[in-house]
Amino acid sequence: METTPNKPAIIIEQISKTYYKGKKQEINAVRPLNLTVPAGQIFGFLGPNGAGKTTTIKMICGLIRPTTGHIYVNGYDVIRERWNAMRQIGAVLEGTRNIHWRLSAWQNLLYFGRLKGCYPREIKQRGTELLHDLDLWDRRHTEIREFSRGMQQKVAIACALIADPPVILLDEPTLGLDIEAARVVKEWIWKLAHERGKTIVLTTHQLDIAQALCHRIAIIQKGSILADQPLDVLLDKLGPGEFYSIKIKGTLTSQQRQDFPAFTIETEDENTILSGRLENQTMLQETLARLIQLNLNVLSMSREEPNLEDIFIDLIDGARKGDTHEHHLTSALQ
Ligand SMILES: Nc1ncnc2c1ncn2[C@@H]1O[C@H](COP(=O)(O)OP(=O)(O)OP(=O)(O)O)[C@@H](O)[C@H]1O
Repeated sequence: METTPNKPAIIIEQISKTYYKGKKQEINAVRPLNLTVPAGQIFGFLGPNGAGKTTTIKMICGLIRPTTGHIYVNGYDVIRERWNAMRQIGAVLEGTRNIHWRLSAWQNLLYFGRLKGCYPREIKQRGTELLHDLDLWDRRHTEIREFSRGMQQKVAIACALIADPPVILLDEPTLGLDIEAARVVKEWIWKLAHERGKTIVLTTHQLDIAQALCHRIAIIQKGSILADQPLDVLLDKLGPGEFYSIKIKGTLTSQQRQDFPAFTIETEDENTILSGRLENQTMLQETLARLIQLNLNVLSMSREEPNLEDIFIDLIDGARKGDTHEHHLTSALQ
């Protein structure tokens, strides 16, 4: 059961969620927003703590009813055609709370497979494959509570995949995992999209993982979307040119610092680091010529790849300050 490439797997129309605390306090966790997740892609849903990511994921998988709006998964309305919509989705929610700790990995798979309406033969075949793929076969009869955090997360992923859903929602799947376990999960996410045609919605605070995996990124802040673009388009918005970091021996005088307005200047272990974006090669040559003219000793120079973290921080900071830059950048990104 795969989705057709290029067709949207998820369409979100004007969904919002308001939580009510007592009679007076309203929390607008998600403000009316629209999103379209293309089929077969990895869609990164990023934002700071409390931005509304988990609330949105829970609305997509039918755990929370939106205050307004509609969500369609492979064409099925999550509210009105709940059973069909839910059959399209496998979800791993924050903190692996969706698996049963007193059951073994195998029992969890049987349980969730039955819950999703799969035949026992299907569950056994797919469960065997999944546990082998995730390197858990030998531990399949161990209770989940005895597993490490990484192993528990792998079981949660296997349970989400047991009915072979075309759409997979992963809310912070690498949270609390060590480097090796995070790498395994990351490779798995990549394979699910590229080798098995799954559509994946991924929330994470690890922007390097988002940058390595995602085709498209949406950034949410205080319940509103700040950006929603293919990754390469988003990175291009950082502006023309490339980012350079130049290490110089010793420190610069305040007079000398004024000669390098395009750079952020920091000192580190009695050396100076100039870092900044240069629009063209001429600017780089001029910078190096000026350093030589000033008799400054260049220890190293590196060119860095555009970084999702830069644009994320730029957008979030801009939105917090509510300044004109944010307005400018946000409108450029939408
Ligand atoms: N059940 C609830 N009742 C009241 N408020 C809630 C509830 N769940 C979430 N909120 C509030 O809604 C807002 C969005 O929360 P949400 O968990 O969706 O954010 P998030 O982007 O997933 O954050 P994090 O990255 O910290 O997981 C927050 O202000 C949160 O306190």
